Amino acid sequence: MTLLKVNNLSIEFGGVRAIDDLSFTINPGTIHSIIGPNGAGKTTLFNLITGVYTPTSGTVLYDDEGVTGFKPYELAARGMSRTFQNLQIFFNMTAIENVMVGAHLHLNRSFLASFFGLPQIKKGDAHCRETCLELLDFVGLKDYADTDTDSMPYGALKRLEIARALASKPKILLLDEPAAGLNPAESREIDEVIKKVAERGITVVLVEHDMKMVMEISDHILVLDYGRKLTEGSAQEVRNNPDVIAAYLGG
Ligand SMILES: Nc1ncnc2c1ncn2[C@@H]1O[C@H](COP(=O)(O)OP(=O)(O)OP(=O)(O)O)[C@@H](O)[C@H]1O
Repeated sequence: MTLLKVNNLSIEFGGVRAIDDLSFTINPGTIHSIIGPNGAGKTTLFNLITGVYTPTSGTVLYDDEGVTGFKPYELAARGMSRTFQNLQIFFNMTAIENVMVGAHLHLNRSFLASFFGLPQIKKGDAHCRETCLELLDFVGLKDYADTDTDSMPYGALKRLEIARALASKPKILLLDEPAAGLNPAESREIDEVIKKVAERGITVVLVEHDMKMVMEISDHILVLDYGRKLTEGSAQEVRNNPDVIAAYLGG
C-alpha cells in the first residue's frame, strides 16, 4: 500500500534541473526522511509535492489520486499539511490563535452566522479552542496557550508550527528542517514530537540536516544529490553507503 507515489518528476529553473527524473514511493504510517547536501533539491521536492511548484514533467499520485498541478489548498483539503524551513508564525497572535488558524479548514461557518455571533459560532469556537489546546499539550506547549508568540523561545515556536499543521487533521505531514537552528536539547524535543505524530498514524516526510535525528527516527531515507536519487533504504543501509559519504564530504 502506497500513500504517495512520485513518478519521473523533474523541474527546471532557467535550464537548471533542480529535480531530475525522480521516482519514489512513501508508505503510510512511516517516517520517511529526505536528505542530501545543500542545494540537492529537498525543499524544491517539498514544493512540488505540496503544489507550490508545478513540475516540468512527471506525476504525483497521492492517496490513489493524480494530484500533479493541484494547488496547495486543494492538497490541504485532502489531508496534506506542511511546515516551512523558515518560521511562518503569526507574531501578532497568541500560541493558541496560531493553532486555531490551522484548524480553519474544519470550521463550518457562514458569513452571516459569524457576523451576528450566533450561538452555533460561539459553540464552534469553544470546541475549536479545546481541540487546539489538546494539540498544544501534545507538543508540550499547553502552558504557552495564551502567550504572545513574540515572547516564546525559538524551540517552542518550531513545535508550535507542528501543532498548527496538525490542526488541519492531516494524513501526511511534511516537515522542512524542523530542527534547524535548535540546540541539542530542543532537537530532542522535536524528535519526540515527530515520533508521537507517527504513532498517531500520520505519515511524516522529513527534510532535515540533523543526522542524529534522521538516523534515529526514520523508517526509510531517500538521499538526493543534484536533484537525483543517490540511494534509498534504512538508516543502516544509507549510513554505510560510500556514495552517500562521498556526496556529503564532497569526495
Ligand atoms: N525558485 C527557484 N528559482 C531558481 N532556482 C531555484 C528555485 N528554487 C530552488 N532553486 C535551485 O534549485 C536547487 C535546489 O534547491 P533547494 O532549495 O531545493 O535545495 P535543498 O536541498 O533544499 O538545499 P538546502 O539543504 O540548502 O535547504 C538549487 O540550485 C537552487 O538554487
